Amino acid sequence: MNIIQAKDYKEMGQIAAKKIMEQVNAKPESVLGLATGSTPEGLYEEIIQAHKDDNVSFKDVTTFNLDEYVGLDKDNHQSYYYYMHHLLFNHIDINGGQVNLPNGDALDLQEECNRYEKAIKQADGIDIQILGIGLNGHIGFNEPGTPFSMQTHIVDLDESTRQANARFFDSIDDVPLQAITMGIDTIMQSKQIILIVSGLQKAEALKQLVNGPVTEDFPASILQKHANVTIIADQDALSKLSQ
Ligand SMILES: O=P(O)(O)OC[C@H]1O[C@](O)(CO)[C@@H](O)[C@@H]1O
Repeated sequence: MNIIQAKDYKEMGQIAAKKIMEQVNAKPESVLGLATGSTPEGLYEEIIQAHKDDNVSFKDVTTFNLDEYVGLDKDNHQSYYYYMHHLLFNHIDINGGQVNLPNGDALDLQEECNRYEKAIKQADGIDIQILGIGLNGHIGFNEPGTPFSMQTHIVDLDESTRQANARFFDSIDDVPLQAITMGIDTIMQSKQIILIVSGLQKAEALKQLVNGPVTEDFPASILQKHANVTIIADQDALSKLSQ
């Protein structure tokens, strides 16, 4: 794994954005895998800035998001659909028809998982997948214990994940119990993966990802087996890794 040290959260976003721009400039019809949560917010600000300042165009880009809560409709401000449009898509020239998120409000959720997995394959796979990491080692919403062989599926969220994400909701009771997520197998088929990590509270998880055993008990550890992973982390997040 290639590890790039950023001095802080802002620089982490800048370095990641530069890699996305290089990809889109080299291949305008790139397929990007995108993540939500607090970590990529700075990256999305940098992308919007580059779109405005450097005229980087996303009109031929296709995107697939990692996950979506079950039961939240698109207008719900806590849905990842809303997050992505609010923080990125509404500010760049991407074609709305080429933006993909799982529909957590679908009547048949299993059918929706199958449809989503198929859509990724039909797009010829993901060129660069952006990932964050949960404190318990989850990537997407693949919680500890998820078989590495899983493709897009419905997941029961860990209580610790619901608590960690409760900050975005009025109360913990409003945090959905389930989500749809790309599986580990889906993520591992991405041609390139960029994992962004920031802050002291993620230092232990990053250490386990890099130095720990590859185990389904810590889903992110599978990244050790991917041929093209770049970790962009700030000094705080890297503080528990040996040189
Ligand atoms: O960036 P955050 O908010 O710490 O979240 C970490 C991870 O958790 C998730 O938000 C899911 O809980 C992922 O999408 C994200 O990568």
